[in-house]
Amino acid sequence: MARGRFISLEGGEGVGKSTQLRALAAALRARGHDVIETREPGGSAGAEAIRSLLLDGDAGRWTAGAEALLFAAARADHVAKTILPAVARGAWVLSDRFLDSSLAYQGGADGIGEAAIRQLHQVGSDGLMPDRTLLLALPAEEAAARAAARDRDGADRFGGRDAAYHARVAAAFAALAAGDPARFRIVDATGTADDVTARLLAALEGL
Ligand SMILES: Nc1ncnc2c1ncn2[C@@H]1O[C@H](COP(=O)(O)OP(=O)(O)OP(=O)(O)O)[C@@H](O)[C@H]1O
Ligand SMILES: Cc1cn([C@H]2C[C@H](O)[C@@H](COP(=O)(O)O)O2)c(=O)[nH]c1=O
Repeated sequence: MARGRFISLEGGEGVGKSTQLRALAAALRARGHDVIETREPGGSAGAEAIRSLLLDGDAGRWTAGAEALLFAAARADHVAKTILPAVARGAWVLSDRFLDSSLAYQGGADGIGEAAIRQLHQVGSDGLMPDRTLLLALPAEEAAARAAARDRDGADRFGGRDAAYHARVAAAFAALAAGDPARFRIVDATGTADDVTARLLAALEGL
């Protein structure tokens, strides 16, 4: 059995990751692939329990350091219980967020630092990296408008942070992509969902 593929979708709030993950999974299944759709934080029973701890509750519920540790712990369970077994049996795993979200939010925007986040990932997940990371790029105002229309009942603890925070997240994602062009593809997320799906499929070329 050939090894599968591990692909992450990344970007800030409202850029269309969840929408595109579903569309990409359908397109890959139509090509005959066994596809697993998963997400972070979450994607395994233990990690989904940690997701509730991270996303629900008061804005000041955790320190930035505690959040970094909780994301790393959730990821360790997700990698061990969901991602590695699926890739080993030949499936294509599509994950809505992965390590780069911790690097951008906790490492960059919260100031924990890239080295510390990578160290936690080494300890928890043996440093596993995606075969390809698709970074969805959308102007900040458009992403915020999409997220606000979706979250009429209120955003989660991260989505509710201010525009300056989300600008730091976007800058950190851009720097990560610039630093690892072999793994990252930056994909224009403007236009219709179908337009974006076609660009994402093209960005999987070579896999
Ligand atoms: N191409 C598109 N054009 C217009 N609206 C879109 C497009 N893609 C997604 N949307 C809508 O924008 C909103 C945000 O999309 P989605 O939830 O997929 O983003 P996300 O990146 O997963 O966000 P988050 O990280 O905040 O969960 C949803 O209401 C979705 O229906
Ligand atoms: C994996 C991961 C996520 N986050 C933040 C980013 C988002 O605001 C939420 C997840 O919500 P979504 O609607 O499912 O995208 O969590 C983070 O700060 N660090 C991470 O590693």
